[in-house]
Amino acid sequence: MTDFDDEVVEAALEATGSPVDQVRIQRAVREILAAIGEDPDRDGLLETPKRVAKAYAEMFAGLHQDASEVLSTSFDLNHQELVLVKDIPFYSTCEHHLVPFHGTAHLGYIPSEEGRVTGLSKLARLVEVYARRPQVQERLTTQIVDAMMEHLKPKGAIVVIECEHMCMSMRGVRKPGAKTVTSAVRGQIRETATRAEAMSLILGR
Ligand SMILES: Nc1nc2c(ncn2[C@@H]2O[C@H](COP(=O)(O)OP(=O)(O)OP(=O)(O)O)[C@@H](O)[C@H]2O)c(=O)[nH]1
Ligand SMILES: [Zn+2]
Repeated sequence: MTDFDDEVVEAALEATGSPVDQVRIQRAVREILAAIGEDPDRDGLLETPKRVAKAYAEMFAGLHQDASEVLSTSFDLNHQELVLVKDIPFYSTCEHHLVPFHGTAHLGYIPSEEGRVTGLSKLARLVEVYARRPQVQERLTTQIVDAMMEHLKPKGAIVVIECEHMCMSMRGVRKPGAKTVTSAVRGQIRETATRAEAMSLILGR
């Protein structure tokens, strides 16, 4: 079975740099294809276990990444007001059904007394670290806000996430378009006026 050829897998590991065990994924995908009544050896499916293994290595890469690496750079801008990056698009995977949920994340924080801020792109990278794992939306939201608090030491932080869950659209209750909104707020942004300002900036489109 050439799909499980060790050299092929080694090459894929090297290419992705991921410790995700692609050999096991390939075996499992072949098994799933057989279980649904497909022929894993038909032409169109021959490469599928390998493709899925490679895709999973990418989709679950966040399991092997650390927020501290992403948020390690900061600069002194002496800015002590709200910084908000909104409409960060992302894809994650529902841990209940292993199908995607996707939407946008909005991340805001009030820098520490010294006014140290991180690069704006780092906030988008932080979303990826936690989105590329088997997830639920609530945990994704709190993991992001808690990582911001731990690594940026801001006066406060807010994360709002809006998603459509494929497990609610393509199967099960079948309600495409239904959106789930979650939020998590820490520190000074919990105060009513600041929270209202952040929320109106996030949701005012
Ligand atoms: N709270 C929360 N629930 C989620 C998330 N993603 C999926 N779910 C829900 O997880 C639940 C799993 O319910 P179960 O009854 O165990 O599984 P199920 O029979 O497949 O449920 P249905 O989707 O209703 O068919 C469903 O209600 C999903 O809508 C998420 O991010 N957060
Ligand atoms: Zn689901």
